Amino acid sequence: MFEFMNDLLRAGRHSRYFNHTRSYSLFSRVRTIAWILVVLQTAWIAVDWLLLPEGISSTIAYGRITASACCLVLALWFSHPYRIEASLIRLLLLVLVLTVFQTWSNWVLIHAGFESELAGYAFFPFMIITMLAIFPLTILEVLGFAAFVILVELVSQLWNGKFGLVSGLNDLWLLALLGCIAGWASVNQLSMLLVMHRQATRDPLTGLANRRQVMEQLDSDISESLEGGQPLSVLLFDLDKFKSFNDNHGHAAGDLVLKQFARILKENAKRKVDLAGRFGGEEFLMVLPGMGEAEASRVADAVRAGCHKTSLKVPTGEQVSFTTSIGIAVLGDQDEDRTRLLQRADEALYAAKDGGRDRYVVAPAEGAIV
Ligand SMILES: Nc1nc2c(ncn2[C@@H]2O[C@H](COP(=O)(O)OP(=O)(O)OP(=O)(O)O)[C@@H](O)[C@H]2O)c(=O)[nH]1
Repeated sequence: MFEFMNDLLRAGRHSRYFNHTRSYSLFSRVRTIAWILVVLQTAWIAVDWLLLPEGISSTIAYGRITASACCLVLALWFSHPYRIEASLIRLLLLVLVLTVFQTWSNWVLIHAGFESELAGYAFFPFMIITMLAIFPLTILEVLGFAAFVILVELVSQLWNGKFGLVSGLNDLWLLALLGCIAGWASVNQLSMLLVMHRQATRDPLTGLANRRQVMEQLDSDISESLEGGQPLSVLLFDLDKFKSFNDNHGHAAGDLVLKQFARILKENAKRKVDLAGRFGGEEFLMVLPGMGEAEASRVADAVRAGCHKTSLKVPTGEQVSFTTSIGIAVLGDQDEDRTRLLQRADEALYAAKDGGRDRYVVAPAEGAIV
């Protein structure tokens, strides 16, 4: 529960796979809003012409066209949809464009002797803060965006002498209230996204990534490693004599071992880029981007040592221990894909089983003669 609350508060602990999902959601919503604003901002020029004298309406029209052009750039920005930093920056730019336009148009109108309550202008800060409701944001992100909008309103009230008046205080109060409601909706979206993401990508017994996620992530890690010329290792684990373990101690004891083994894997998948997953049954996989044979072998040894140190009390009251065999394959040349890499890891795993179990074997490099 505490971990989940922490995940709602800040993004620091979010996995990069979840960041991809959230980033894409932010990215597509910013794009939709940006397109809507391109159309609305441009169309509102006609309303300005009806409501304002010609000199001011044409000045405002230039501002609207500039704001629409900025929104168009945001709508057409297609690069890095899966990078959470890029998506948050796009959202920040959208809020900035709208805030700058609002502050500037208010200034123009007030200097021309108009009240800011003019149709289509007074609602701007409220629209910006309410817009936050459609984005899945952490509590800290919501606070940051809402504080920015309220601060801009505060400064513009001080500037145009509205601060301290009942109407100014009302606006600030309403903004804060809408900020709380929109923020709540926004954090709720994040919470739903987290729950759905976990259900779709985690193995229910062990809490590790499930096979589907491991496969998807392995594909993208392989492409990144090949592009960047970086090594990548996969470790395939299989618990030893697990069938007879189940037969001797019962399925419930077997489940306890699987959970404990998952804990050991998590402890050893130390970096944020490392992925530990359940491949199926009593088979597990670890993906270690950036690691070559020597480092991957050290991780394999650490996992074996973790198993040796573990002694579990099972429902029958017995103390039990377990071991694992490991096949390691290091990504080869440009032609190697996920299937071939996993096949080599599997062959190495079989060699470890044949060699007596409780050991690791590194697959010969792709193309090597054995
Ligand atoms: N308790 C439990 N057992 C499982 C689960 N999934 C698979 N198994 C068991 O894992 C066992 C797999 O055994 P095998 O692959 O035949 O081989 P092994 O006995 O581990 O022998 P080696 O792999 O040769 O060391 C089977 O008995 C499955 O029933 C699970 O979720 N819980």
